[in-house]
Amino acid sequence: MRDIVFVTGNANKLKEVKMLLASETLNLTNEPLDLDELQDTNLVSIATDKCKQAIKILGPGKEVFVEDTALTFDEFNGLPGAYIKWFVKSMGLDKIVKMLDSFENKGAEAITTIAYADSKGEIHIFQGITKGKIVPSRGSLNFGWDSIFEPLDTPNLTYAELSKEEKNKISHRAKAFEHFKAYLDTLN
Ligand SMILES: O=c1[nH]c(=O)c2ncn([C@@H]3O[C@H](COP(=O)(O)OP(=O)(O)OP(=O)(O)O)[C@@H](O)[C@H]3O)c2[nH]1
Ligand SMILES: [Mg+2]
Repeated sequence: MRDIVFVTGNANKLKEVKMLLASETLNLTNEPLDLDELQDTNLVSIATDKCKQAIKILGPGKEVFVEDTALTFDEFNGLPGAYIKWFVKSMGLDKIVKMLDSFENKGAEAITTIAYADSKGEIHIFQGITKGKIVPSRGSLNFGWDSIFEPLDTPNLTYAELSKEEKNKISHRAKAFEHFKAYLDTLN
């Protein structure tokens, strides 16, 4: 049995990760620390830095991972990226959709970057990307920007209109966790 700590203060994220990583050989626990996030468009740097902070707080020798999720607009060259959290909090979804009004290309990418520290403190990175487009909000408003992101894999349905199981088949997070799981399997 592998003990592994997921550091996040985001309850929705935790719920998805618990489903994605469910395994009889993993004992997943959560530490709801609110870690600082680097001001950067480099998603690997942000996740790596978050993971290092987590190890510092939790102490060495533990297997720890964090994830950072970004939403990038094709027309904005990597932005809002990791700053999407503050855009959602400050402006709200409708104004975020309006930011793309003058552009024909509504393309966007949802990207999850996982930084996992093994018991020696070595950091490993796993990433998942789902392409889609930004649309006027549809579906439940439970989770961040789910209702304005329509993945290319499910035309006419936003993330928020999919069941958790359906989202977990195609999501940025699911893809990142597939890579992470495959890596953990090689260790067993
Ligand atoms: O609609 C969504 N569908 C998703 O699948 C999703 N994943 C993350 N988010 C939101 O995007 C921002 C990322 O910031 P983020 O990765 O730093 O998260 P966070 O600060 O909430 O938690 P954490 O840093 O403690 O893990 C935060 O506003 C999250 O709520 C999502 N919204
Ligand atoms: Mg965060």
